[in-house]
Amino acid sequence: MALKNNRPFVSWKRLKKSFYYACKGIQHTWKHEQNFRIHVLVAAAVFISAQLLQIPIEQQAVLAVVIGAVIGLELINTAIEHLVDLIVQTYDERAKVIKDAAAGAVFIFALTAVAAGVMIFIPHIIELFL
Ligand SMILES: Nc1ncnc2c1ncn2[C@@H]1O[C@H](COP(=O)(O)OP(=O)(O)OP(=O)(O)O)[C@@H](O)[C@H]1O
Repeated sequence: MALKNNRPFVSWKRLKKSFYYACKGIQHTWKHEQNFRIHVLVAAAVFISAQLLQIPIEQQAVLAVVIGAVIGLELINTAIEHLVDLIVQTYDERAKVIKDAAAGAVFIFALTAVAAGVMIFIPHIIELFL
């Protein structure tokens, strides 16, 4: 199946390129952003702990969604930081508001993820000692 402009409906070559560039973005953020590295390492620790405590799959799905959202937001925050730096090279109060608000969004969602983690893990940890 092809579109009007003769491009295929799904081009595997373009799809492969999209994944490649997305991986490059993740790789760059991992290399340069400490917060991103911390979030990924915490996510790995949470995933391993969930396996060890045999947390039910539906609860693991909730953890996967909130953790994935935090890591995704961190990538968007990095993109916003770079975009602002590209546009503004000097101190600007508006640049500060944009960067601080984007960082605030990550912080709020990280707190939400911690709250979800506590709600899910605590009953299983208590169960271990009963
Ligand atoms: N051009 C600017 N004008 C005004 N304030 C700025 C500007 N650039 C950065 N800031 C302030 O400095 C803070 C840190 O910005 P910076 O771009 O250094 O992020 P960062 O320290 O690399 O953040 P992260 O640790 O999340 O990567 C911003 O949240 C903002 O308050």
